[in-house]
This record gives sequence, C-alpha cells and structure tokens, in this order.
Amino acid sequence: MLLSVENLSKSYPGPEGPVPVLRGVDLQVQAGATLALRGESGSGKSTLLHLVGGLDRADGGRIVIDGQEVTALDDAGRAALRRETIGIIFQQFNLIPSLTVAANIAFQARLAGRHDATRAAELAEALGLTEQLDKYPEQLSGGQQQRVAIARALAARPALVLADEPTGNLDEDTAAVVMDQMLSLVTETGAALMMVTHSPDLAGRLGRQLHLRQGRLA
Ligand SMILES: Nc1ncnc2c1ncn2[C@@H]1O[C@H](COP(=O)(O)OP(=O)(O)OP(=O)(O)O)[C@@H](O)[C@H]1O
Repeated sequence: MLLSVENLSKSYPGPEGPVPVLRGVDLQVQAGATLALRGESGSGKSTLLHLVGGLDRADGGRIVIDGQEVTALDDAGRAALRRETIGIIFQQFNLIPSLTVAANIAFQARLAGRHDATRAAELAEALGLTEQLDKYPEQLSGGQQQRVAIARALAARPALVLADEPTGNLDEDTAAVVMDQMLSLVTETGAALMMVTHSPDLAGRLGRQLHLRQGRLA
C-alpha cells in the first residue's frame, strides 16, 4: 500500500476551545491509483491533504507513505519525504519568481536527485510550455503558471501527487485542458493521485471518489 491513513484527527483552536475538523479519517491508496476527494467547503479536504503531504501535523492517528510513518517523522524527515516521494500541486503555484520556467521545472527534480533534461523537455512540450522556458513566472498567465507547477511536480517522478483544486482559479476551458494534461501525465508516470475537487465531472474521471463529511471519509 502506498498510502495508509488510520484514525487521523485534527482540530484547530477556536474561541471556545479546539474545533475538530478531522475525527478519525481512514484511507488507503494503492500505488498508481487515482482518488477524488470531495466535500463541502470547510469540511477539511485541504487539511487532510496538508497532513498527508507532511505540511502540518496531526493531533492523532497515523499516516504511512511508502513504508514511512509520516506522523512519527520530525520536520527534517517530513521535508525529505516531500522531496523524494510527494508532488504537491496546490492553487497557489509557489513558483520561484527569480528562476526561469525551465529552472522552476527542474527545481523539484534536482532536489530529489532525479533531474533528467530530456524528461523535463518532454513534460514542457506535453504541457505546451516550450515557448515559455526562458521566461519568468511573472511573465506568464495563470494557466501557464499552473502548467509549470504541474510540470515541476511531475518532473521529480513522485510516487504520490497531491493536488488541491489545481485548476480552481482558471476559466472552465483552460481548466479542462490543463486537467486533461495533468491526468494523462499522471497516468503515464504511474504516480498515485489524490485530488481535491468540487467538480463532479472531474471527480468522475478518477478511479475512486470519497466524501469528507463530519470529519470522516465515506
Ligand atoms: N490554520 C487554521 N487555523 C484555524 N482554522 C483552520 C485553519 N485551517 C483551516 N481551518 C478551519 O478548518 C476547517 C476545514 O478547512 P479546510 O481548508 O481543510 O476545508 P476545505 O474542505 O478544504 O474547504 P474549501 O473547499 O473551502 O477549500 C474550516 O472550518 C477552516 O476554517
């Protein structure tokens, strides 16, 4: 099993004490599987993705990725896991403004020790970025920046891709194109994908759909 989540809990502080968001989430994802994560606004989808990605710490429960217990790792251990195993594609693209598109795409792969210029060029081509490689992020449209973020995540050949509404701030047509590209590249790479989406159409294209309700997955 690539990802195993057991009885995961997380609360945030509120004015009248801790407010529980996740109340015992269980989830298993096999290598190469694709999963849509749905649920109302505020149901905890982003929180779950952040915990799985090691960006925040759970209050209780266990997350195991590729045999490593994320919930037992310290900050450095979680950073290493993110570098080597996980690709993160969130709405805030987090591109590095001082680096060209080409360098942004290579960045994650270099950190993981898996940079391959041919592969990076193939990804740029597949995502329609060949003409943009020497530009800087601020010179790109939102859709183009989104594609760079996708290329950067996939160039590092992660076993698990976490995507949080990756096309949420694009127009419908651009979102559909970017999503098609992302899904076919994820399939081609053999990565598992866990994606938060509000779109039933998009969710229907993934292998499995789960809903977060009242802090649990069903
Ligand atoms: N850092 C934080 N501090 C306090 N409360 C938080 C924090 N992050 C999230 N929350 C609260 O936790 C709940 C779940 O938030 P989360 O962002 O995980 O939901 P979501 O399902 O991703 O929502 P959306 O679909 O609107 O993005 C919300 O009520 C939110 O206000």
